[in-house]
Amino acid sequence: MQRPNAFDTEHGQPLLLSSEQLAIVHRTQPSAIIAALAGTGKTTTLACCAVQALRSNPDARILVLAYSKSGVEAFQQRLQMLVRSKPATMQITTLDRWCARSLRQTDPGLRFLTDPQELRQHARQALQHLAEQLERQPDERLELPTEVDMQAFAAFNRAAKKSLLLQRVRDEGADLAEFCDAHMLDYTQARLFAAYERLRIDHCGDTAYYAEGDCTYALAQDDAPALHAPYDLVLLDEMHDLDLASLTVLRQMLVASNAQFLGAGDFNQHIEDQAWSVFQDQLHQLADFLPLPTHSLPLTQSRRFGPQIAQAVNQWFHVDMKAPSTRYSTVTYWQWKDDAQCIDQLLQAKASIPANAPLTVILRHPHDATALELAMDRAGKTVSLHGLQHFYLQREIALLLGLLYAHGMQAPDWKSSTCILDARILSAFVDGALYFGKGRIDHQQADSELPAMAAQMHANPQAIWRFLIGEQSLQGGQRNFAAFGNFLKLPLALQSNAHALLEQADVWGLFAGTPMPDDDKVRLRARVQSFMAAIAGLNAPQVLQRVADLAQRTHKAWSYGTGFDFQLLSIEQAKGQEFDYVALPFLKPGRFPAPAAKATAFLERNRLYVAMTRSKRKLWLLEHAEHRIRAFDD
Ligand SMILES: Nc1ncnc2c1ncn2[C@@H]1O[C@H](COP(=O)(O)OP(=O)(O)OP(=O)(O)O)[C@@H](O)[C@H]1O
Repeated sequence: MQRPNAFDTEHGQPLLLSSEQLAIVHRTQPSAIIAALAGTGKTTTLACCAVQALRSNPDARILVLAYSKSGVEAFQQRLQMLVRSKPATMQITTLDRWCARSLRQTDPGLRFLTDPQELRQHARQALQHLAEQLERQPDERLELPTEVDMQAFAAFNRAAKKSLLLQRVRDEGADLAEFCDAHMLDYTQARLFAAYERLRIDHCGDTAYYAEGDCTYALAQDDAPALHAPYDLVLLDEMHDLDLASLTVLRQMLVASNAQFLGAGDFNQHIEDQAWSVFQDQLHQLADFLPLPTHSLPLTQSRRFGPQIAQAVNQWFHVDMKAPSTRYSTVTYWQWKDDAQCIDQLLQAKASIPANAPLTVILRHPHDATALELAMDRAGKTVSLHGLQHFYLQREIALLLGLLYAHGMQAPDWKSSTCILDARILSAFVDGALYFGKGRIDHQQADSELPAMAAQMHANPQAIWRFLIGEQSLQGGQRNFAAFGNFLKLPLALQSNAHALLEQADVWGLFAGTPMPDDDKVRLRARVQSFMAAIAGLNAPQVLQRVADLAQRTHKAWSYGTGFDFQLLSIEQAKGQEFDYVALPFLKPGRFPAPAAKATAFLERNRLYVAMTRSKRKLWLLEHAEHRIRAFDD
């Protein structure tokens, strides 16, 4: 006889639901939110609800939304546990994609723009327009740069759209400068954003193009959008990531469709800085936003891990996580005095798990991957990176590698063969040399030429020298190429100590000619410092050989699909996923969690929470011996 909590799957084996899951699957409320902790089965339960709706009514039209692409993948995986293939009447997508599709239905000719070069061009035009505007109407509060800093502009553009900035300024009847003052926003960026939007959408309201995030923004701004939303049920995962624009569209869609709604989120996992904060008893704020009276449904037991991990989570976060005693998982606390010891502990943890299983290492800071990649490779272990970039492909590090290589070419016994650095590294090197050498952002010409230049340099390394010297002698804006030329003239004897050679060259001076926002400067400094620390004690040829071997081994492991000993993930990448064996290294207040202003400290708390709750079986928490993690205040 079948058990009452058995949920039939198409794979023969039923899924046994908890009583809370069962209550959600058979809920009667037309609008509800599952607000529950990590790993309690939110996504799985949403998948069961979708399947159950189709079992009750095979014609039911179901829309499943997630905030991120990884959220969509997580839902698809959970759905596959229940059915062999996605039912035809079920649509699974991100909210922004759904908005794009809706807009296209009303205007099939609309244009989506993804090319970064073209976007840069539009931002430059906006800067030019703003400069012209200022000539007509001076504004001493503005400090216009000569060049658009695309990273800073893109970040402002994204945040402004998610928070419906211009609409809020209008609603408050405020002047943009006052609004920026009151909300601690960068007024120059706000003016640039407004100018960019005026070019993107003309005075008749016609939109020239839509870039990422613009579709949700467009619908959110429209008071009465023509939405085609023929759904009986709308499910929404990752509700904790929703920002004001997304929430506005969700509401419009639910009104248009008259569909039932079930959302799920864990507000401890809110790490998107524009998302709505609805901690503890504030969930009603979200419910108030939805068109129908919305109930809150509980899931209290972790389905991912057992009591030891739940206890560790409770100890730091006071969230009252519960886990069944039938699930076995362990937490190991180790303390380290320096990074080398922490890395040894990761190797030790890896040695204690099955040889063919990867140890998942979740990092707070991308630059921490540098030392790990080099140390793991030295120990004969392979490493894959997810949501992180190999240090040797970062343009500033590739620039240093290229300089170390070119510096060695002065040796009387230097022989010309192919360059030890592969074409991908050389491509990043040329990019870095042009970016930092010219002291301005000028990708238009470089991007298309990089691979050809890199291939030529790989086959014929003298081209590297000629490039560095040649650019130096060219006229116009080649400021820092002089510093690169000086680097090449440093005494050859310094090749015996790569760290000393870079210090001698005043490594920071190499990057000083390029203006960049403070945050980028801090990140660049951290990346270079990590690289410098990781190469201490090595001579220049050893550094180049190690990097070249590492790049080649990693490339081979990907090509042959042999699997990796370690997988390093950023927190953003780890979100929504789960792994058998997880280690969190470099735990120390001020490092992980990183320092933060009081108002945003909860984001740091939540990052650590997300990382800790990814483990299914074994979790290692590697803390600084003297600076242990303290529990977060409620
Ligand atoms: N009834 C069940 N029986 C067995 N396993 C389950 C059940 N419900 C959920 N699980 C498993 O528990 C784990 C966590 O589930 P799920 O990913 O759905 O949780 P979640 O709350 O969405 O997690 P997160 O908040 O971290 O994204 C998954 O491995 C899932 O397969």
